[in-house]
Parts: sequence; structure tokens; C-alpha cells
Amino acid sequence: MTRNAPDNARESVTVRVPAKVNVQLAVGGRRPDGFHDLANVFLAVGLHDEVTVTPADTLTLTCTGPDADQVPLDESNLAARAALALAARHGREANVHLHIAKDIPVAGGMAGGSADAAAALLACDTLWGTGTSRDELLTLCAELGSDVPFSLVGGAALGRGRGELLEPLAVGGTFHWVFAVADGGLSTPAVYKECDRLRDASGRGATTADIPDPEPSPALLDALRTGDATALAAALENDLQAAALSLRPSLAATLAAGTDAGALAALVSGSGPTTAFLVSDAEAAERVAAALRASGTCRTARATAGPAPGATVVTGG
Ligand SMILES: C[C@@](CO)(OP(=O)(O)O)[C@H](O)COP(=O)(O)OP(=O)(O)OC[C@H]1O[C@@H](n2ccc(N)nc2=O)[C@H](O)[C@@H]1O
Ligand SMILES: Nc1ncnc2c1ncn2[C@@H]1O[C@H](COP(=O)(O)OP(=O)(O)O)[C@@H](O)[C@H]1O
Repeated sequence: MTRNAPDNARESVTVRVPAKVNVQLAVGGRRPDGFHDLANVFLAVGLHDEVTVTPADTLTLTCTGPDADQVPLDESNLAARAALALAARHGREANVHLHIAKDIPVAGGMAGGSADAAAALLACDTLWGTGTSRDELLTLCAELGSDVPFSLVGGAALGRGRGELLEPLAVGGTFHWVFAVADGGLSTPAVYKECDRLRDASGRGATTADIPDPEPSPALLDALRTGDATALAAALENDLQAAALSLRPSLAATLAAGTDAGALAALVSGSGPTTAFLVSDAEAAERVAAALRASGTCRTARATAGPAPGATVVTGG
């Protein structure tokens, strides 16, 4: 500890956690519990939130970053819910201050809230010395949300069930991406509902009896394994894309702007409205990001790469 550090500095724990893009999001029919079975191929990418926990009298929350005004600061915040769930698991008080330094777009289809939940679990477990096993942490993650287990593990993984049952995937290289951030978010339940509506309207039906079980694409898994960006570009697939475009038709112009600028492929990130552009290298990423910013079809564009590691203690561990 340095001489002038605040008294509580040694007791703070900070966890860094990545955003995700779904390189394949195959959506099965609506289940009786309202969720959809998925073959969800996650790739963690280098946009990060940081969650810092510090001992306090009661559970309190602050958030900074460009989208901070859209983040709830009450007990509906997924990071607060994570702290409460871990405290309940160990029969103790969730007496911490949680600070979220948010750089992941909010309600953007990049799992920012899930990332904060995974980070808060790991940070609180480290601060409290509760020694929760990896399996128990993953169970708590799955109770908090379908995407939360992946935020803890990072890298690349196939999510089955509603996305919470993970099999790690090998990735044979670095993939370069640009993310175009939209103005305003899209609600994940609303996008799944629109997907069901479009399926019903097409006469196919939308339940598990109507839609074949979702399966991962062998070509896509192979492209990840070999690190082949051109092959991955050809295999990218998002069954929620039509629904996101139906709710936000302006995303078509963003997708076209990135493709015109030379991206290998363009797709909606998860439930959107962030759009994702796979490019050949870091230089192409900067070029496509600049073209997207100049296109007037998005709020901003960010160049980054994946896979990125999952939630990691960066200070205080
Ligand atoms: C679509 C995806 C793709 O990774 O993420 P985003 O792109 O929104 O980040 C996920 O499936 C979102 O996961 P997550 O945001 O954790 O969802 P949850 O909190 O578990 O569920 C929120 C709501 O989404 C719908 N939902 C979610 C997962 C799933 N497999 N089927 C669903 O139908 C349900 O309406 C559910 O009530
Ligand atoms: N820690 C958090 N960060 C962002 N949003 C949160 C958080 N906790 C709860 N939310 C709520 O969850 C909604 C979805 O946010 P987010 O997880 O960023 O998007 P997505 O589900 O599209 O990946 C937000 O609109 C917000 O109301």
C-alpha cells in the first residue's frame, strides 16, 4: 500500500470483464418456460467493464462511463443482484460499495449487464474470502441470467440450453472486429418475442414442436479452431437478426456501411442493436471503424479483437 492511499485501498478488489459477440446464434422454438433453446457460439472481445468492490455499511452502487445514465443503480442492477446472491449463499451481509466503470454499450447485445454480474460475483468472493468453487460460481451465474456464465469464463464457448450450459471451444488465432454502437438499446425479451412473431407470421410456428433443435455449424467451429477469418465470415449466423432489423430498420444502413467499407462480414450482435463487422486485420479494423463513424449510421464505432479472457481480478486479489 502506498503512503497516501485511502484507508480502504487495500480492501478494494477490481475485476475486469469482457463483452461478447455471438458468432452463431441458432434459436430453437419457444419452450414452455418462455426461454428458447440455443446453439449459442460466444466469442469474448476486448471491450471491457471494470467492477470494483469496497467494504461499506450497506450495499451501494455507482457507475461511470458514456452510457452510465442508462444503468439502474438500485437492486435491479445485475451486479447488485450478484452480490446479494453470493452473500445469501454464504449467509452474510452484502455490505459493499460496487463501482462499475462501464465501457460496454448498454442494452446493446454485448452482454454488459451479464459481464457486470460475473465480475461482481468474482470480486465479492475475492474480497470476502468466501472461496466459492468454480462450479458453484457458474451455478450462481446461470441463476442470474443465461449469458452470465460465459462472461465468467470468456474465450470462446458453445452455450446450449438457454445459453448457460457451456462447452469451451478452441480458437486458433485472433479475430479482428469493429462494433458500431447504436443510439438507444433494444430489449432482449422484445427481440425474442419479435422472432417468435415473425416465425408465426411466416406460418412455421414458434414453439419447440415447430422449430428444429438448434445445432452448432461444423464449418463455423472449424473456422474458429483454425483461426480462419474468411471462413468464419462465411459461417457467421444470427437467428435474431431479422427480429432486430424488424424492430430497428435503420440497422440495415449500418450493416451496409460496414460492408461497403470492406468488412469481410457484417451481422447484428446478439439481440442488437450493436452491429458487428469481422475484418481481416487490425489495420482494416481502424479503416472500417473510421468509415462507419463518418457514415452517420451509428453513434460511434470501436475496433477490437477476440478472443479475450473472462472475468479476471486485476487489483486487490
Ligand atoms: C440474446 C443473447 C445472446 O447471447 O444476449 P444479448 O444479445 O441480449 O446480450 C442472450 O440469449 C440473452 O441472454 P440474457 O440477457 O442473459 O437473458 P436472460 O436474462 O436469461 O433472459 C431475458 C429474457 O430473454 C429471453 N430469452 C433469453 C435467453 C433465451 N435462451 N431465450 C429467451 O427467450 C426471455 O424472454 C427472457 O425472459
Ligand atoms: N450492470 C448493468 N449494466 C447494464 N445494464 C444493466 C445492468 N444491470 C441491469 N441492467 C439492465 O439490463 C438491460 C440490458 O442491458 P445489457 O446487459 O447491457 O444489454 P444486453 O442484454 O443487450 O446485452 C439494461 O437496459 C438495464 O436496464
